[in-house]
Amino acid sequence: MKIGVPREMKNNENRVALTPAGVLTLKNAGHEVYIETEAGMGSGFTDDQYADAGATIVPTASDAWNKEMVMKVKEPLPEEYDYFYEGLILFTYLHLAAEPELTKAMIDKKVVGIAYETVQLKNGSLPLLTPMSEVAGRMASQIGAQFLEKSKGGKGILLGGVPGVRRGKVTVIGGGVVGTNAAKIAVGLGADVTIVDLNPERLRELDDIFGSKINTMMSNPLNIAETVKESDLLVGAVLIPGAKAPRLVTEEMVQSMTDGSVIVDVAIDQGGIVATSDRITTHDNPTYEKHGVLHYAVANMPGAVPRTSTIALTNVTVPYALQIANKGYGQACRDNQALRKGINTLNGFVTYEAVADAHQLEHSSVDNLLK
Ligand SMILES: NC(=O)C1=CN([C@@H]2O[C@H](COP(=O)(O)OP(=O)(O)OC[C@H]3O[C@@H](n4cnc5c(N)ncnc54)[C@H](O)[C@@H]3O)[C@@H](O)[C@H]2O)C=CC1
Ligand SMILES: CC(=O)C(=O)O
Repeated sequence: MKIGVPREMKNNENRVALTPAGVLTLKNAGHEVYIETEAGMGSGFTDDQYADAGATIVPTASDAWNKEMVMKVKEPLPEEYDYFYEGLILFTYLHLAAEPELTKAMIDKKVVGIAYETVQLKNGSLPLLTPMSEVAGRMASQIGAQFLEKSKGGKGILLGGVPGVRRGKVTVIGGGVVGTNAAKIAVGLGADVTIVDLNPERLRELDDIFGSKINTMMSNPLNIAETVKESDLLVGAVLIPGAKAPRLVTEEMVQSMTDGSVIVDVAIDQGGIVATSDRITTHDNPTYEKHGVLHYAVANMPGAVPRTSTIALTNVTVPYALQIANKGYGQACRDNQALRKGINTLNGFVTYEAVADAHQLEHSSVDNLLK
């Protein structure tokens, strides 16, 4: 199969969909890989390293996009929609529930959209989302701590406090991969950490992992209102796979926070869990203020640490890309149910129910279309 890797276009998105090691793996299996020139530079991989691994370096984005399968990191931007064509296999993060225009473009052009974030194993875990959630979760507390500094617009609190001065309060809503990693760093900084989740089993596991270093809390509107009000830093880390994020933190709850508090809504890529997370921000201009509270809503947080993130991402995506390239997407998805769950659009239909629901579009089952 011919596989193209364009350079990422999102603001400060320095990740790339393949490393030279990934190229070699695909090349050794008999596939041809085309890398847009300088696509790997932001992650520290040169054109020469890709060429040595067997890739063909192509001069323009369109030379990478006109291949049978395109591998990317982030969802295509509107200026990339013109590259779509019927039958193109697009393997990348898509976040379609939060992207009505992209969904429409992929349906209109009959793109085979396989979303990293909805590939799902039998146990419910999301193997192609997990490493980036680990990165974003760890970054969330680090970033929150930074923006709590006075010069950055925060209230001037050191999360760990010092002897004689109380510690900062961190609330993490959603105790999955992002939430656990955010909590690890916040606990490491010495903060007073509360994790809120809807799943009692998960709360038990978190209690086992962290012991008395954190507080756990069942997710309901009263508990959320109470803990948000007291928080210096709030991290949004809820996910319902494929669906738009539920708005669990209301505008009134944000108003109840003290001035200079910080919200890092990591779930912004699925629309965000905070009512006042009404826009996506960029690494260039990452925060805005509403009701005296700083909001950080960057949808590609791992793009800021591209070397770590590219290697972590491609460690997990390449084995799936290899299956698609070796067998074609149809057979690969018939053989691998986890990969089948990644198909969000096919033959001009939305095939992921939560995405169809988010846009009130007709949903067609992958099984009907994958004959
Ligand atoms: N902004 C960015 O750059 C990045 C964003 N993300 C996003 O972060 C979000 C979280 O991802 P993961 O941690 O990997 O998901 P996960 O599936 O590991 O965890 C989600 C957690 O939310 C909990 N949850 C569900 N409904 C809830 C409710 N009503 N109240 C409280 N908890 C609830 C679940 O029980 C689960 O523990 C996703 O939207 C993901 O796409 C991930 C990586 C980077
Ligand atoms: C998961 C995601 O959206 C990211 O890594 O950018």
